Amino acid sequence: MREYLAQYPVATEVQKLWEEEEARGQQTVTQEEEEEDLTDAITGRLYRPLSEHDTRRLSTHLQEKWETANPGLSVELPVDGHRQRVISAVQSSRVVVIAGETGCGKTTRIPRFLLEECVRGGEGAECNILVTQPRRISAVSVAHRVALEMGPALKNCVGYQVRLESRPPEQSGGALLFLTVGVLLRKLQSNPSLKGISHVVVDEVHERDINTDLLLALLRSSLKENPDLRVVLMSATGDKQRLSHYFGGCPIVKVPGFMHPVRDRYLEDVLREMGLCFLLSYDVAPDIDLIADVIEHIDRHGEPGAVLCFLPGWQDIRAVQEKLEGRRHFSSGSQMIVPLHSSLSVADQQAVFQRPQVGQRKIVLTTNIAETSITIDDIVHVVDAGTHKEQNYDPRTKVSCLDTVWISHSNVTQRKGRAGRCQPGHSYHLFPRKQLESMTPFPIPEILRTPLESLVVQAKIHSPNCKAVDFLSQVLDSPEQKAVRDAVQNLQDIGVLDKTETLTPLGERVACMSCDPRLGKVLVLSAMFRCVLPMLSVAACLTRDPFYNSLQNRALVNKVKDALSSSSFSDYLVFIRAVSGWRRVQQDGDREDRDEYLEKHTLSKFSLRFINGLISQFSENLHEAELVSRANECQRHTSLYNEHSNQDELLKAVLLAGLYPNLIQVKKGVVTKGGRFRPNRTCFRTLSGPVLLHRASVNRGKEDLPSRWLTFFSAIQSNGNVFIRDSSTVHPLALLLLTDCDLSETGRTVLFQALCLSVGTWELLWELRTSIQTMLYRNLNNPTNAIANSSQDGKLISLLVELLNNTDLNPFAHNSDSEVD
Ligand SMILES: Nc1ncnc2c1ncn2[C@@H]1O[C@H](COP(=O)(O)OP(=O)(O)OP(=O)(O)O)[C@@H](O)[C@H]1O
Repeated sequence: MREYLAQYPVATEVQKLWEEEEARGQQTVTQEEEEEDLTDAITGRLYRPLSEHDTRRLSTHLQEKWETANPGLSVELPVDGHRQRVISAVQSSRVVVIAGETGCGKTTRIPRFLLEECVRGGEGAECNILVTQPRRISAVSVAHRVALEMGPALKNCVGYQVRLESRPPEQSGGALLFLTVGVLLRKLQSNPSLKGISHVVVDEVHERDINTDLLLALLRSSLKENPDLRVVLMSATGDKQRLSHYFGGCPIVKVPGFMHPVRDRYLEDVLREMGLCFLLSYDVAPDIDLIADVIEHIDRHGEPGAVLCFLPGWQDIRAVQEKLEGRRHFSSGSQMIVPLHSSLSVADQQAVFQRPQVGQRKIVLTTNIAETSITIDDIVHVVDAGTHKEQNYDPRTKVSCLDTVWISHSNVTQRKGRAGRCQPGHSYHLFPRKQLESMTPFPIPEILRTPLESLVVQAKIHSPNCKAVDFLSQVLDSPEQKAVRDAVQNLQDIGVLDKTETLTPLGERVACMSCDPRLGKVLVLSAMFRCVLPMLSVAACLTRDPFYNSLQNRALVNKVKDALSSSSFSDYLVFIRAVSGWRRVQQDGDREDRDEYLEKHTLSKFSLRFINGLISQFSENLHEAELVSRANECQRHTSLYNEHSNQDELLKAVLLAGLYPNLIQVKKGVVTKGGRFRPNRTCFRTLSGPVLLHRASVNRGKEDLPSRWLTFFSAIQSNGNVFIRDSSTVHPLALLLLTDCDLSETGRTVLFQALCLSVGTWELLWELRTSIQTMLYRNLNNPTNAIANSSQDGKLISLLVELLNNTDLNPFAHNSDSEVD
């Protein structure tokens, strides 16, 4: 931002502020002061080490408590016989890899063994164990299972913490906390060396999600800084030698697994069994009819017991559910169909563990979130479509696509394993046996196939003095240097990093937001421009779609969106209106009103609940970033932070300011494939090239867009085209006043003429732009001053609102094209 402001002579005042700020930053912080601010990773409260006396007292108390309770083990598991080997390895080496085959009991038993050993050995007060899980559902369900096995007297030593929900152990000392990797990464921000933690157990390392890879890199430094810390890496499959090598050749302890026998059937066997003998044709897109047929076949002829069906995504889950519910066989109520997806709230996800009524068969339709760690104890049949969704990023177009792809061999084994956990089972693989040969042994690490901006921001928080390329060269599978440099460049373009790769004041606030950096920037700006609540809704809806989108009701959803959009030409206003309507009916309506609202607007109750949770979480983030005085102020309509929340043009302008340079230029005139020129057809271009609007966007097919510019957040690639999923028209003045778009001489002249500006007006607008930048700069650097300057800032924002509302949105309508990039 500094370089950016330095381009303008009027910005010298801002330069001065920078220098003063830098001078203040020279003051050093003592180590004691730093330690005082550490957070206890178990309880989330301030970290206070116990005195020697208190440590002894607590250890004795815990020892007595465990001795009295003397918890047993509900069932015998293979790992029980290896208990001493595991404990000795962890005692003699600070890092250990446990290669535990599926079902051996590593998740539910090993953390407990480690805790029990310390407590019974009189060292319970110093034993605090964090166990990471790749997903919310496993963190919660495994914590419940372990607490249950430990019995009523000790269950409060176990807790969980996942996004939007936390039930930590009642105290630090003798505690076991199951948490998602993302939550631990956040804890590492406020306690980088994990002071007070004795063990970190990283479960399911083989999944190789981006957060786990980052965590492993950070744990290597925590181990150096905290001599009391031990790390246990648990993996069912994957390359253990590499993992061990990454941690200096640490020991590997192998534990054999146990699975009840599971009978495999591949597509050819399944078809034969069902009496279908047509030619085998199969595809990566799931065959919804076939899947429904197989489930019906199992329900009619299979052994009693629940069915777990793996599908790639939410749309497929909905499609299979609708197909089943539409069949006569499933109309008697003798089946309990339960969808399971990451977008469901923790409470809704727990429904999969419920037992059906006597005589009913449970059918769980899930994505790969049920593939590892969790045990649904009544599953007997697994139906596996053999595919999952995988994000792939094209750095050339800067577009990610969520493709349906074949799973790897290790995924097939994990899925099948869900059937044999508590009793013998059956696995119906809906692909031919020969497909196994072309499957990769393990999934490709996520870090090698996703955009890296969020990861770079995380790297900067944890290791501010290290260049991103150097930091990311230390992860297990380093992404290409060019991909990292591009991500750094993108973050510099949006003002999150400066030229030296340091987080700017804006970047530091964006880093507090638990979402994509661009959405984070939108949220930060929304606090400055006093329109927080609608932007919270947009950020949440861009993280989780509130609409019940399925192939069947696409047209209906589009109709609803058009009605909500009215004449706004904005997918974001559609989100805002859908969520605010839902909140209103939640508050004022009865159950019937709520159901009617959901049905009329084809909205998903589950997704809206999750969105509400995200809104609360982002509100907390804004408070942590010191941008709002209290988190709940964000959701109060009458608060200062929502003073302009009903100003649609301002909302669009703030979105543009946050998402820029995600800008689309709308042009008239298209040359068709046949070479004919169609002067009235609209075409769209971003900085990276031509794009099309996705059919999900309300702006698709609109020939009369009132502005020449649109902003957007997500794009997807399909069949060689780039489709923009969501978009909004923006006011040209917003482009001038709120972005650092390069108005080249021609662009400037055209804007100048088109707006019919006098030289004086142009200068005033330029001054307004500088004043807005100064306000942002001041408030980002010293948020407490924002209160002091409140009325001055208020006038400035009101002026901006007035200009946006009362000037022509399309001054270029009759002018030749101008380039703005
Ligand atoms: N909630 C539960 N209800 C019933 N049995 C359970 C439950 N949780 C675990 N078990 C039993 O304990 C066994 C081991 O579970 P655990 O999750 O500890 O295994 P794991 O080695 O981590 O396996 P994986 O790598 O497949 O996740 C299960 O196969 C099952 O028999």
